[in-house]
Amino acid sequence: MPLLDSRDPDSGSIVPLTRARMPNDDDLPTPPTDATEAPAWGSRHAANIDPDLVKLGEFEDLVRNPTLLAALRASGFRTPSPIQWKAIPLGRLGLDLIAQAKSGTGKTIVFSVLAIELASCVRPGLQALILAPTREIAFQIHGIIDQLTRLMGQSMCEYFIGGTPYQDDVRKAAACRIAVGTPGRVCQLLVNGAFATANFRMLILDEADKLMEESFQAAVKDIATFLPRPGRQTLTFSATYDAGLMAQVEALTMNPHYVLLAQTSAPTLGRIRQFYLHFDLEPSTPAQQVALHQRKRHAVRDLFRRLPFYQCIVFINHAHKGQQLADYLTQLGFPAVWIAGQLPQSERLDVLRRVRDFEVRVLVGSDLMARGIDIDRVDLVVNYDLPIAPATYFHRVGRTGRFGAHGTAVSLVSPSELVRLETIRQEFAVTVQSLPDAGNLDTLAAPPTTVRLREDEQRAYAALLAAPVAERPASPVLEPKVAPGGQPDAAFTKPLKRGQRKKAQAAQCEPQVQSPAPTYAWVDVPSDENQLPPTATTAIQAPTLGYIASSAGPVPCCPLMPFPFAAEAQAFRSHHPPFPFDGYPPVYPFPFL
Ligand SMILES: Nc1ncnc2c1ncn2[C@@H]1O[C@H](COP(=O)(O)OP(=O)(O)OP(=O)(O)O)[C@@H](O)[C@H]1O
Repeated sequence: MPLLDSRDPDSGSIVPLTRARMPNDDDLPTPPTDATEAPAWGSRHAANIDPDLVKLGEFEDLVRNPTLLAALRASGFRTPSPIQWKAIPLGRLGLDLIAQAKSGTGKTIVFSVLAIELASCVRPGLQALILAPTREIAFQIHGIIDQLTRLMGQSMCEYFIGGTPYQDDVRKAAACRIAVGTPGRVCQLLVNGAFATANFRMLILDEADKLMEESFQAAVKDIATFLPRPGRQTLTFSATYDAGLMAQVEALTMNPHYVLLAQTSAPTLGRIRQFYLHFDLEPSTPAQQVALHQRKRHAVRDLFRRLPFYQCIVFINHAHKGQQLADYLTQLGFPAVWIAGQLPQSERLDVLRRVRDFEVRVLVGSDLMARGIDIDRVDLVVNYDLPIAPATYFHRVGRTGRFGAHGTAVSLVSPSELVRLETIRQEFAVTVQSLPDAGNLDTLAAPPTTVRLREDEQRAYAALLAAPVAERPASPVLEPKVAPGGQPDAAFTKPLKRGQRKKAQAAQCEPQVQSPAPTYAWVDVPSDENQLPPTATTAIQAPTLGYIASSAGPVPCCPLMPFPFAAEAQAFRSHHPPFPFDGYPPVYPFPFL
């Protein structure tokens, strides 16, 4: 790959960049020797000094395997970050580890290096398993390990995620030494004996606190049971560890060693300027929901027009608004795509590819994107809705400010959301300021040295800015109508019948205004079925927010959210009639949680 440079926006001089995708970084400045002042020289953002990324040593002092070292260098990793410097030697000693460091500081390389070192030894069968809570994170981790091991001349890593053909995974499982996957598919493969585990050594939990939440816990515990001690080392990683869930994490480990680089349970996000924009409107009725939705999306429009950014992730709590918002922004000249669990897996991965390839500027997403996803050009995060869990706030905001960069986060809040934000502010002592009035937002933009585009990225960015709006593909934007008196159109305040809904759609109205409380669905999937029938998926998505339970084992390969509460679900199912759905399999509403 050729050396990739970019121009400093201020001076116009060439700024050398190093990233995993930018292998040749020979003309980087000489690193300073004073560890307290040294920036992370391996970063794309070398001009910024992040106190959390001080230089403590070199990869040469940390990694002894020469081919791995060469692969790291060729991938642009020159200087280990503090979590890498501290956790890799401890992990190599065979200790169980509970590691915490703030978002974007390189935890993935810690366990990638440890797994690769282990699996490079000549032993057959599965040796390291990495679990991640979303398919996208698993896919991303696989990409990193695969790149490193291919550069070492021996491909040894495979990924195992739901929404892909099961039989293909069985074939892949037989030969791989490092497996990365989501709990459901991995559990299914383990139960069915697809992996050879006689030489198994290392279980890694990325986003460990998320994996210990109810929806994954049973599957993760089952997996741990299938990979018994002694001889198993367990390593857990996250930016946050909820006190309640920490006990669950600890239970999976044995005499763990703690590497906690963030002082509080929530990591500092010092390089991300955080703001909120308050709307004095509580969405208690459908009419208010519509009015607030309309005001919020106009606020996003205004924000985008006033605040320079390269790429942005907009987090939205209600999936049904996501596609509309993406279409709306695209039509305004901010090419946007939407991603959520409901989309077929191939589409989800394609959406991420388009964002990474700079084909779009805005990713509108659910909390599927809140953790682990690394897109280093994202310099703006918008919380269209505030997340419910404080930890999710930190993970969402941590999608910007990656590896020493600056970033900006803006939360759009109703009065009740403001109260929740206030709790986060006080509990975790973070600074979240009211967004200044119109006119001076330019000064909020990240400093120009913060994210530097390579030449190909600059070209892509310029093309995006220059593309005429009309040429961008977008489905018709559904505009909520508001009567002259400020009241939403009656169509939005009453549930519409089928025919009316079609009419409303034809008239470019927004037919669905209710944000239904999350309901859950139980779906019977025969245990030999790998894929949820598409008819069932469609049926479930309409009346619920798309959550699914299945009897096909802890986390079946359904394309939506896994739901492994087998015992409760069985009990519930025996007392409730199926959801009205004429087809197979039967679907049951699942109202608790
Ligand atoms: N030593 C290094 N030198 C240069 N860049 C690095 C180094 N380590 C990691 N990076 C880059 O930093 C970015 C963030 O890394 P990574 O995704 O591992 O962070 P993380 O700590 O796992 O974050 P999160 O908690 O959000 O998952 C990636 O783009 C990665 O390529």
